[in-house]
Amino acid sequence: MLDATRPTHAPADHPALPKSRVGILVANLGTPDGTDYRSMRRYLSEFLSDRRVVDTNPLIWQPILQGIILSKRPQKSGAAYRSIWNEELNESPLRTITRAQTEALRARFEAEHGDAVQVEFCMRYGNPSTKSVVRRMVENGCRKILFFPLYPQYAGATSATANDAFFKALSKEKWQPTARVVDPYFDRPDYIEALANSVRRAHPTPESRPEVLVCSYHGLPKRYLLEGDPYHCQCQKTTRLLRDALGWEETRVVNTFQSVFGREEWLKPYTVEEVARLAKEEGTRRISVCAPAFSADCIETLEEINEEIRESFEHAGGESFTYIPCLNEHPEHIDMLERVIRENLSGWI
Ligand SMILES: C=CC1=C(C)c2cc3[nH]c(cc4nc(cc5[nH]c(cc1n2)c(C)c5CCC(=O)O)C(CCC(=O)O)=C4C)c(C)c3C=C
Ligand SMILES: [Fe+2]
Ligand SMILES: [Fe+2]
Repeated sequence: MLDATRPTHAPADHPALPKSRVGILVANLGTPDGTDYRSMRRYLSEFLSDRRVVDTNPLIWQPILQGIILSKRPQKSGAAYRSIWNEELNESPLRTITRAQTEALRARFEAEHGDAVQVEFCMRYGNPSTKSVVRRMVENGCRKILFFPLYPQYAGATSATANDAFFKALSKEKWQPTARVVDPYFDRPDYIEALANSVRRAHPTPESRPEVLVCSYHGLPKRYLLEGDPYHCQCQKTTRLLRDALGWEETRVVNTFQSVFGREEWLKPYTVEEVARLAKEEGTRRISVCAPAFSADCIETLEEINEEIRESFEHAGGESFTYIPCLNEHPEHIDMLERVIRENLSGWI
């Protein structure tokens, strides 16, 4: 506990109270602790048992998940994670990048506010868990916490479940801090500009531009859209604003969805099919793919896009495939996140 003191009125057994602080807690999806079968199974079981992610009745879903899916998927996903694993830190890139983003934000807030502000990160699934980080922040005197799920577009399966975990963690606290939650930021001009600049960095001259820029978003069952989830519309809007910012013609920037899971229909077009169609049916030879729904590179971008989807395009006759990295810890991204945080801290610091 940081700088805890016992109040002057206190009896001898009164607990010491830490100095009051403002907490900033950024959250991302999650990560297995290792690529072995047991770590992968634990992670996937926690993830796929979340009813915000798979909303099938658990009486039907759990036997399928525990008996069928988790007998094979941990090996398959473990192999995919191994191909992108950060061996030096023994962790997934998502955790490495989320930590780097947090450290960059911490440096900026601490430079101005010292230890009156505490900046931390947590994961919805796996470690560091939301519950453990909230506990530590409260112990350190965070009487106010701003919770920031790092998803530009809202989805029940991401933003809402991260918020649920945060509020659940707060529900365990005797002295619950005051809480605020940050909105999705899919149409913020500074987010769009940061995305546009990432495309410009990859293609600095008109000649180096691709014939088509594919904006590939993580998918979702189509039924979730029909039942009221706004993710689909927010993705379309991000793509439209990015196209406007780049000033490219309409047909040159397309919106697709990746990472289909299970038998149900997901949001379409599927990236893996669309890139093959572009090569085969449209004769497109040069494409670039960016992933605006991911604030950090992860298995879905480094392995699925840059390996599987690349292969699909090349196999169908495509010649040049450029993957444009996520905004990660680029200073322009950190500037944008810092601005979002400052706006949401209004009146707190
Ligand atoms: C089964 C249903 C899934 C839904 C619905 C879903 C939505 C969703 N996910 C992200 C972001 C990420 N997903 C990631 C990994 C991942 N996603 C699913 C399944 C669903 N996601 C699985 C099973 C996995 C694990 C990998 C695998 O086995 O294929 C990740 C990467 C995590 C990492 O450590 O790298 C992210 C990020 C969004 C944005 C979203 C809905 C909008
Ligand atoms: Fe996912
Ligand atoms: Fe829509």
